[in-house]
Amino acid sequence: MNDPFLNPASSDTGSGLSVRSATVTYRNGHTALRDATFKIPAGTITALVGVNGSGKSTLFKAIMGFVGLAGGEISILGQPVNAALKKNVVAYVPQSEDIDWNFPVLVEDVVMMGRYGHMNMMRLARAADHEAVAAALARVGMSDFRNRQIGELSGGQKKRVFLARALAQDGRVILLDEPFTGVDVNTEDAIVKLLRSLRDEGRVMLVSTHNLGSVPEFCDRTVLLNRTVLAYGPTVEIFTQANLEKTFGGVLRHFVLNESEGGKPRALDVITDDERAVIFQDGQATRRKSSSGDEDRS
Ligand SMILES: Nc1ncnc2c1ncn2[C@@H]1O[C@H](COP(=O)(O)OP(=O)(O)OP(=O)(O)O)[C@@H](O)[C@H]1O
Repeated sequence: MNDPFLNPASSDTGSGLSVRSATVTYRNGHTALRDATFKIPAGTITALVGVNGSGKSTLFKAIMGFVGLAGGEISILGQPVNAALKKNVVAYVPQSEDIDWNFPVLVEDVVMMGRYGHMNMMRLARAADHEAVAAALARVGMSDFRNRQIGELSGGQKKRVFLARALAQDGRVILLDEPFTGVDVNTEDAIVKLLRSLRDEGRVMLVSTHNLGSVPEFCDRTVLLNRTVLAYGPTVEIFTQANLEKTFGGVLRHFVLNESEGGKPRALDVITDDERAVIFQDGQATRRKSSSGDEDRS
């Protein structure tokens, strides 16, 4: 780590996810990720933040073995990608746009797909598989929808079903591609609550998001990406106004509001990348209370 922008304090990470000098070049010659390095310990939620085209999905694809590395290495729970994938430890919750919602499939069948890696070649579901599906649906509050067509659900309900699929898979590493896009505040709070409980079970979660306001609320750690890793480490250290401005360049919307407290004027910096804004007060990211009143413990 020669770049002083990277955070050396985050090198002690135990056996989570480790990405070292990863480079991904697509077949057309485009290098979407170059020399990306970061580590995430188990039992944490990490935000993956960057502009459109900064390589977030590419990084997910590399972790899932869908694209090969032109250089560097990725280690998942101490194992190379191929070995980890054989053991079915990585679960992926895709972006809504990547799914064909016209595909005629029932909610419980979608969740059962999470069990495929636990089944034999014939893919015959056993009692344990049905139990895992029922438990996953219950955990995301979607048991009553198990026999509905997936295409008939609302955006937030669909998200919950794909979370249930990841739960049924029992992935130790869960990758979530923009889980909050198009969901209301209540669903967002329910998802955050679920992610916190998964964190407490010692899982590793990497969440790509444009919802900057939610990052200081529930992400212990942050990775800032722009075709390489610009900074990574604890959110309180990394998710600063200066780092966000460096990550997004001129792309962010930035408002400065003048507020008065006890008769004294003070400035609030409001920074947004499309969705919910992050508000900096005296250079520190502020945190919202969830609608259920829960406070983030991170
Ligand atoms: N299959 C591919 N072949 C060639 N180039 C690709 C391919 N997939 C993605 N890219 C390019 O790689 C770069 C990174 O894309 P990627 O999808 O990883 O970005 P992202 O950060 O996930 O963006 P977004 O926020 O819009 O989802 C982009 O310039 C994109 O055009």
